[in-house]
Amino acid sequence: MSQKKVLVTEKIADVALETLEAKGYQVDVNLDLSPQALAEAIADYDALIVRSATNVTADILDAAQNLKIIGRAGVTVDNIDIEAATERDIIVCNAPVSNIVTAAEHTFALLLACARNVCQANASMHAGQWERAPFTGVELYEKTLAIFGLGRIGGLVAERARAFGMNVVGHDPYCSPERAQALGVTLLEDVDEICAIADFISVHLPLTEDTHHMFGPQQFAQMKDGVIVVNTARPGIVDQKALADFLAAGKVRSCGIDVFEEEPCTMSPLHEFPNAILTPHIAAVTYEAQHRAGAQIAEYVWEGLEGSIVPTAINISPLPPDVVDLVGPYAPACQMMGRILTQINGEMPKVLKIEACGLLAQSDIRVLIAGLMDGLLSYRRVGSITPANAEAVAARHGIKLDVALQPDAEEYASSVRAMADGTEVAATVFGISQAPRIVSLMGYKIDMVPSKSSLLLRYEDAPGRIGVIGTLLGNADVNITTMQIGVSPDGSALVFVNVTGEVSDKLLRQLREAIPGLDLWRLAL
Ligand SMILES: NC(=O)c1ccc[n+]([C@@H]2O[C@H](COP(=O)([O-])OP(=O)(O)OC[C@H]3O[C@@H](n4cnc5c(N)ncnc54)[C@H](O)[C@@H]3O)[C@@H](O)[C@H]2O)c1
Ligand SMILES: O=C(O)[C@H](O)COP(=O)(O)O
Repeated sequence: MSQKKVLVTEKIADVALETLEAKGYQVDVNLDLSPQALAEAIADYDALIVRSATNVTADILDAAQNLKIIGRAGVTVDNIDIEAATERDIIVCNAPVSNIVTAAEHTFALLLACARNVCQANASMHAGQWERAPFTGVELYEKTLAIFGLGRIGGLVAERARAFGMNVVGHDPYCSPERAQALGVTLLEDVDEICAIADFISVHLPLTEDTHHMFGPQQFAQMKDGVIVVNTARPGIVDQKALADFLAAGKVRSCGIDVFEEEPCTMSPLHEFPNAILTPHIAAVTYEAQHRAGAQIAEYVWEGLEGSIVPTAINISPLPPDVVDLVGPYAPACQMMGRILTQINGEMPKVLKIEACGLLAQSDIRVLIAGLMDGLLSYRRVGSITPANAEAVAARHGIKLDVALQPDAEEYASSVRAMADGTEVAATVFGISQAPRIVSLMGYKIDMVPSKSSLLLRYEDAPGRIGVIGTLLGNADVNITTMQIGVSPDGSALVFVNVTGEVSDKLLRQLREAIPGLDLWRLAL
């Protein structure tokens, strides 16, 4: 089989390139391609990875004869013609939570810089001056912040605003009253009404026909004198010409803008105002967010190229976005659980029991079934497994599915438990890394994020056993990176060890000889 080829057209974290190369792909980084050069280059490639600056148009896709997947190393896919990609059966996926904390923090950087004239004071100092009164600012405390768009980033901004003692109001017709209440946000329907009461306005909307120029002359006219306006979302939502006019008139005290109609942008109606704090689309640019976006998109592109489920596929998924948001992160967890079960049992189960617990129990869980089947069959599979065909694939392999919904996930918001002919594994996902955590295995409670290579040991618990394991692994030059021990009331223990280095047959033999009655599995995850 010929080597698969991935084209990367924008700067992404090295981890993405390393991950894809380690999978055996040829990865070519070609920055600053003109549209014509991209159309000429793309024909050969199986995958394309972009950020926001590459316009993936229908013309480019026409030239992309081999393309199977487009990965967006970030959140927004408005630079990709999704409809054209779907018509050509090309998966489009993104890393939807990779940079949300970073973007929320940048929003606060701008809000505070605007409130306290940080940039102007800095410029004055660098010009050799010492002035204080001109930079008198305003507090955030007890002021009203209006958040437009209470999605992932808007929600994080609301949480942070409350820590500053702000009164937070929000506008988002699709936000449930329960979510607003949990965020401590008062939902208001009327845009003009919110504009009239807000001291600060922060925009976290997508750019759509409805939101284009949502803030124009009429809205600015309604706003309080001295309002501060921040837009880290998309250009075009705030009419920049109108904003410049209201800055000039002194109605808007200051604004913080990260996104521009034409990017790169070196000239705009805002550039002449020192109280317009402008940043060059860097709301997502931190080491952490770029690392996450790179690591996540490399995994998804790999899944797509190998015919597995791409949990963040935007166009191919038959599921609505809210289901994808909730259930999607559990697809990799289920794949991992499936791989663990298949390696422990060594054969396909006759019955596969799947329990979706907590919030997951209220959702469409076909993605979870697909993930588990994908993991179970990953060593013998032909063809791809999708939420639509997972049950049929199970039946074809003689596996009887038994699906249960369990509203209580104990100490987690959600978790998934699977039982393959009596072998149990459960996982959850939390935190922004979205790394699957195994929380129960074969009835032993653990908390483990498995790595690519692991060892699983089960034995009669006795003092000194961990020391023996450590010594034998150390002698074999195998490094332990993480270890978790689960102990059962029957006196047995399960040890899950993430390792680097080669786990040889000789080492396995030595472990078996040293620990009587040892059950031992070498896992490649
Ligand atoms: N500057 C950057 O680097 C950067 C980084 C990440 C995201 N973004 C942008 O930030 C914005 C928010 O991203 P997100 O991940 O939070 O998106 P999201 O989809 O999670 O949230 C968007 C919210 O806007 C709401 N909404 C949609 N139309 C609306 C309307 N007409 N009126 C009011 N609310 C409406 C939706 O219900 C949703 O809750 C997007 O525009 C995204 O492109 C920018
Ligand atoms: O939507 C996003 O993820 C942001 O706008 C970031 O875009 P970038 O990856 O080009 O920085």
